[in-house]
Amino acid sequence: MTYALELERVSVEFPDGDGVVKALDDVSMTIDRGAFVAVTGPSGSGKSTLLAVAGLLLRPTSGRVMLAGQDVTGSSRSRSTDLRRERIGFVFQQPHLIGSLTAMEQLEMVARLSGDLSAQMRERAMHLLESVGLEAVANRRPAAMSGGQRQRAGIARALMNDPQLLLVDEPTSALDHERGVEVIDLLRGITKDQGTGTIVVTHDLATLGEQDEVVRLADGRMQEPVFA
Ligand SMILES: Nc1ncnc2c1ncn2[C@@H]1O[C@H](COP(=O)(O)OP(=O)(O)OP(=O)(O)O)[C@@H](O)[C@H]1O
Repeated sequence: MTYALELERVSVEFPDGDGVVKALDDVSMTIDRGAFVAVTGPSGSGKSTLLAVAGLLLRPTSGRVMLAGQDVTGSSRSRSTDLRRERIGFVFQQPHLIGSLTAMEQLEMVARLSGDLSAQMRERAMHLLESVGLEAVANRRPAAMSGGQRQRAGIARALMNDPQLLLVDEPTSALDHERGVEVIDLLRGITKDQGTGTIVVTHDLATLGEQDEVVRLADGRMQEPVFA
């Protein structure tokens, strides 16, 4: 059984004056396919750094990163870009949708960028919009969507490449509590249905469910896992 993601004794150091700051300090974690893990911790505790390492945007100073059982720690920039495009989905705090494109076109754009805007990919886009509850607004541009709908469009877009790993950064920070809970429920459902390994960085513990695994970071170190 391979994990969607394994971090093995990962440390990340940044230069800081004469010394270094350890943004991550000997962090090990495994994310199963179909596992939903929330990562929380105070400002500066290393959450963004963890997502950057998991998303192959930043090489750790030491330790190993394994994606679907494959050691990808030393991957070149272009290999990392390919791996991201093929295997990883990102959902950001703000969905960064393109103002001139409809919800459907935002998803089609992903297929177009991978050189595969086939009828099958168009169907996939529509299916994903349906699965996030956006079929009624598929032809609307972002300006005519609510904040929650825009975040859902961003989530659907992140799933276009059928990722094994879904990395989500503060998805509820721009939403009210109720919409935030809905977005977390949606991400949990997607994780189960699509079998992604999902990491959600969040400050917003109130949007999580009792069953959710929560990893706490403090000063770059992982605290003992607990449940919400
Ligand atoms: N590019 C960088 N250069 C130098 N130091 C950095 C860099 N990126 C992060 N750090 C430092 O590493 C530590 C962890 O930062 P990180 O951004 O991962 O924390 P965070 O938990 O995501 O914080 P926040 O909740 O405020 O986004 C902090 O001390 C930060 O100042």
